[in-house]
Amino acid sequence: MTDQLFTQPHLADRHRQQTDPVLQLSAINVSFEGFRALTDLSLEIGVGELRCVIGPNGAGKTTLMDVITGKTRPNSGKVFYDQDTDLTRLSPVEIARAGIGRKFQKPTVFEALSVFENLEIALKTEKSVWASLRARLDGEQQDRINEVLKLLRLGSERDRLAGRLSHGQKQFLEIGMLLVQEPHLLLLDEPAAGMTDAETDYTAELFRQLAGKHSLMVVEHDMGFVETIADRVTVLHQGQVLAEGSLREVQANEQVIDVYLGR
Ligand SMILES: Nc1ncnc2c1ncn2[C@@H]1O[C@H](COP(=O)(O)OP(=O)(O)OP(=O)(O)O)[C@@H](O)[C@H]1O
Repeated sequence: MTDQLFTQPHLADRHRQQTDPVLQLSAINVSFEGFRALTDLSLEIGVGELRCVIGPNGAGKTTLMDVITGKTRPNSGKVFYDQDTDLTRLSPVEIARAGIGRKFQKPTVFEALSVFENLEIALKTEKSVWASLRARLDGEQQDRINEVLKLLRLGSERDRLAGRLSHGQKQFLEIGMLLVQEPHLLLLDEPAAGMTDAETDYTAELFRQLAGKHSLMVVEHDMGFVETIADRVTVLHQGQVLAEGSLREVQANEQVIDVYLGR
């Protein structure tokens, strides 16, 4: 059942190829008071692709995610989602509703609520926290939450206060809060940071399962983790795409070795 809801392609995607873009950024420029955070950045992510974005501190990875989610407006350039939705014209809330979910590095769960309640609130985004908890879930919504609990190995924690979870479990819960909304594109900022080795391994397995149904863009510094998950890797440096390809290809790139990986 879990397989059907969260890991099988959307019906709408059945005629699409991985080469069809779910996200297209072209010639993006972002300046902060004269400082160029992104310069002529172009990037395409395919339907169902799992893309890793790596690069040194200050390379522009967070700014890139901010542009996609509408938090930062580019000074110039185009951002198209699902081929014809111009994200630069939408608010962050409209972008989230259009199916783009973002997970920040630090987990932001409601610590005083149970695991189940956190997922319930995430599912009923149009209501306030308390209205969400009062509104009854329909059968389909209950199934969705139960499947997410199973997928994220949080089934036995469903009634536990989120504040009592381990750091890794909070990370999983936050991923679950995105998944109940059935996003098309997931943006994940250093999802494995602070996780145990076993949790990191499961995160890798989970992402490989989710790719195909969802498109994923993962910003990550842990090269071991990147190696286990990535289809393609984009290397950012000083707000530009320095290299793109398989991990093996970018690891062999002389410029990437110079600015990021080291010799
Ligand atoms: N609001 C802002 N005002 C001024 N400068 C900013 C702002 N946001 C980001 N920057 C600058 O833009 C550059 C790119 O920052 P960004 O956070 O996107 O990099 P990053 O690749 O995510 O780095 P890290 O790996 O450290 O998170 C940095 O030099 C940063 O100082």
